[in-house]
Amino acid sequence: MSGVGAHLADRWLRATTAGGGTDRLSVVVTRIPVAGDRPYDVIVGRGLDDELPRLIEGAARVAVLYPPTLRERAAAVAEAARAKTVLIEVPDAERGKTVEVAAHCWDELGAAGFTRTDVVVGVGGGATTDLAGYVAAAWLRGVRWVPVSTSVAGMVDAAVGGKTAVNIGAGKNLVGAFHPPAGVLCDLDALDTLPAEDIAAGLAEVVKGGFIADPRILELVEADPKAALDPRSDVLRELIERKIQVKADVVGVDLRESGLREILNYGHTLGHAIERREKYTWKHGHAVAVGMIFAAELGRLSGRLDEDTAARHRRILELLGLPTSYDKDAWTDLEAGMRVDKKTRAATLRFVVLDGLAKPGILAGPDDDLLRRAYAAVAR
Ligand SMILES: NC(=O)c1ccc[n+]([C@@H]2O[C@H](COP(=O)([O-])OP(=O)(O)OC[C@H]3O[C@@H](n4cnc5c(N)ncnc54)[C@H](O)[C@@H]3O)[C@@H](O)[C@H]2O)c1
Ligand SMILES: O=C(O)C(=O)C[C@@H](O)[C@H](O)[C@H](O)COP(=O)(O)O
Ligand SMILES: [Zn+2]
Repeated sequence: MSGVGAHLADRWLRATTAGGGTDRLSVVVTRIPVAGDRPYDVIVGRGLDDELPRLIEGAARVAVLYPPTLRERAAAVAEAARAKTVLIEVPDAERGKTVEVAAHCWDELGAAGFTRTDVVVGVGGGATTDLAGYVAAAWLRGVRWVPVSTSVAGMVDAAVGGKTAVNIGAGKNLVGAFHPPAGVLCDLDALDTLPAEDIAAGLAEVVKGGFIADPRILELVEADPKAALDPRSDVLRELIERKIQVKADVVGVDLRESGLREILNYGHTLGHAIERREKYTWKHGHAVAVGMIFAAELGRLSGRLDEDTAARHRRILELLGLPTSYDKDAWTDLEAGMRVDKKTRAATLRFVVLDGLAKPGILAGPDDDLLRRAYAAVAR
């Protein structure tokens, strides 16, 4: 499973030296192609609303799903669409990622007479775009959709790759579909209003990309964590683009997670179990941060990952102010939660671990003692 992202080191260098310097970066638009049956671009830049009409071409109607925090932004997107729009406000964050909210959206599409040429647009963070994508995937068995991503986690991960889903009591993202978007808009201006805690949470997914595929990400965070957290910095932009490239490289060859795509689940087996136990009130990135420390420990204790790389996980996540521990009494619940992970096969739990930096692999069926010892590293 190694080698993903090997060409990444030079891509950013080429892009940034083409015109030179920070001023150029504030106006430049980067297009990161995602391969597949229906290829599309992830577009990163500032002031991107003019890109929308091309992505929704041919649509008579556009439904714009958004949470209350992004009401104004959604109105601007609706205006930019230059089509008949249906604005659908949905509950914020994970509260919007439910079957009931999706059903409400389908009722609204029905009332508006949405047809197969119409388009669903999700304006918001990963929770809202996951919901919007699923609403689009199921409506008339699949209509076009466009995520207008407004959070770091959304831009670098959720909006890219076509995994759409809602949560149910039994587990995170258990109901969903693979339904790639027509294109992805990552307007960096949106990050100006994103709470600092959500910037950090999104960086957990960026750090994940560093450990599984692009170590330059880790160097950038270590060199200047303050800049990594600054929504106006070139460092954050570079981190975002690098992580999008990691994701594009993977989902472009394995949309349906038949193999390689599993590496993007690094830290998620325990992470999702924590989210389930917390009834989806924990930030996804926080849960994934704890989950990555656990996964690093699994790698180390099973003799696959060296001590330094394992320790580097905690150091980097702490630099970003991310959580690195969880309830010491939670193990029984978490073990049960991990059994519904989508990587599980029959009774065999499977984890993404590292065989070294940027060398992800699978650990299948670790024994209970190993799991408990790895959990001891995060238990508090
Ligand atoms: N589909 C995938 O491949 C994939 C990948 C990664 C994460 N996810 C999912 O994405 C979600 C996590 O993403 P997230 O952290 O963006 O969650 P989120 O959508 O809940 O957003 C976090 C918070 O930030 C607010 N917000 C978002 N953009 C804002 C902005 N520009 N200004 C002010 N507030 C803003 C939201 O209203 C919310 O309160 C989880 O549900 C996770 O499962 C999916
Ligand atoms: O895109 C993927 O594949 C991922 O695993 C990315 C994860 O960051 C993301 O949280 C995803 O939603 C998890 O998918 P799931 O299939 O484990 O629910
Ligand atoms: Zn994730």
